[in-house]
Amino acid sequence: MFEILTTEQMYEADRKTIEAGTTGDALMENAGAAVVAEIVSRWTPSSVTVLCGPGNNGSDGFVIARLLRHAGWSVRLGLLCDADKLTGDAALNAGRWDGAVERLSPALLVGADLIVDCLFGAGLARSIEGELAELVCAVNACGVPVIAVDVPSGVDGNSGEVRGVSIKADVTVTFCRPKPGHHLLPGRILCGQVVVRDIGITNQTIRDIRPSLMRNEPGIWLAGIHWPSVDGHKYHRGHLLVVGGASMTGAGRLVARAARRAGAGLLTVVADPSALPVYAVDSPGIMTAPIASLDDLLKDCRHNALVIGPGFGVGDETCSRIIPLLHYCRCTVLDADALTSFAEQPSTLFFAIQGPTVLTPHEGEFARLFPDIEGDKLSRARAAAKRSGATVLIKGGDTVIAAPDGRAAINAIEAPWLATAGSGDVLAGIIGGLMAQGMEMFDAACMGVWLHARAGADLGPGLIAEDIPEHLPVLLGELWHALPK
Ligand SMILES: NC(=O)C1=CN([C@@H]2O[C@H](COP(=O)(O)OP(=O)(O)OC[C@H]3O[C@@H](n4cnc5c(N)ncnc54)[C@H](O)[C@@H]3O)[C@@H](O)[C@H]2O)[C@@H](O)CC1
Ligand SMILES: [K+]
Repeated sequence: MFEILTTEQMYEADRKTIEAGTTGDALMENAGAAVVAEIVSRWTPSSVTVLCGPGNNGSDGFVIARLLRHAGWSVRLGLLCDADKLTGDAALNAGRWDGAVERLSPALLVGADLIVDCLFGAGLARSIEGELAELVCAVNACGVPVIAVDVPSGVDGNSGEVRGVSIKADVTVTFCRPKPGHHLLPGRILCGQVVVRDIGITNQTIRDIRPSLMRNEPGIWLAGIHWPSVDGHKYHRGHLLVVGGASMTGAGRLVARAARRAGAGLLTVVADPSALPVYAVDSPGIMTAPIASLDDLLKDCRHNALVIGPGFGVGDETCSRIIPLLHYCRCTVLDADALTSFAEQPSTLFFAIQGPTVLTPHEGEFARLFPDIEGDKLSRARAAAKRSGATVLIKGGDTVIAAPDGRAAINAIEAPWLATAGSGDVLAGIIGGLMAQGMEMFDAACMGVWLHARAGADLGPGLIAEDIPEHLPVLLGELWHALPK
């Protein structure tokens, strides 16, 4: 159950379920009941205000109001439009509500102990403006807990972006599967705690829709890990080349440490001869080679993977160094300076990418490399992957990974502690180490992001980049021991 559904796919799932015999009314009753179950598990009966919009999100609100009243709550309900303008299931559920239907206004908030936000869900079609925007701001300012139905009103379910203004919820109950907006910023923050509830849509229905977006959990890449075999040796675990900087050696050293902890069998740091002693002294387990030998090293197919960029320096020289390397089609991670260097000639880079390649930009690097690609993070990552032919991973609190074939994943682990110098170098190293062992590029990028995020979440305050590789044995051990033996 790692799938994330777009709002269009959710409508499709509803439609298929209704076609298979469940009524829309039943789905809505299940949705309302699921929200009520969540409410009664968290709050004792008191005064609740339900804010309803004109569509089916508002219809959920009528169900919730009715069920809460039956459960002994004192319920006030406000509706955005006239009740006689409602149609379909919304009209049906409004007819079943025997309480007053008030006009939406901030007066509805007075005396409320809980607010249920059923203004807009998947059908949010434009910005929230005018008096409605004022009401949303009043809800956010009143200090009363808010539970949002499906998404906080104002959050775009597909992008996580705010259209005008948005409710800030404490809890969001959504149905069947999460939507991108529950994971992408700022939606993720505005949702508060996200609870996903079943409303009677089968797993087979979801499989039939073939969602290509996943939450980045081990289940999506676990089977793709190349664990060492009992009769294996280090050459079976790949030989990674890390191209290190001549003066900024810290970045390359972090890459190397992380890649080895991720399991790369052998690792050679290739750098300017003047810097090689620094790399060699740092880690007795690595090999070093002068940068002039890089081309010859890549001619030997045992050197199957390459990380280049961290600490390497920005400029045309970096571009001319990288392009010939890409012709060897080794598993490649391009990060940091390797991305920025191509700001003036991105198509030269994309043309040269032919082997399995992962690009790991943060937002600034992404904007330099793909200046014309706009929109939400997920759409941008997908467009960039398609254009470059590489797996593109846009870093941040809501890291998105997209493959050229359309697969995509969003990181769901909160780890703000990762915002520290060198953390990105470690991520590039982990991914390089996994690819060196033969892991497919999208899986390696996803697993790298997961290991990195879990390390950040586990280690917490005080984390520095050097800590992350040292935590990998714990996480890899967890994955290894969870395998069926
Ligand atoms: N069978 C179903 O379709 C089910 C639907 N469910 C609920 O239905 C929701 C989707 O319902 P709808 O498709 O009716 O969409 P919504 O109820 O989210 O909103 C659609 C309505 O809002 C209006 N609107 C959109 N943006 C506006 C804005 N900025 N200002 C003012 N008016 C605006 C539209 O004109 C339309 O009348 C889901 O989020 C979920 O809560 C659930 O009950 C599960 C079953
Ligand atoms: K809502």
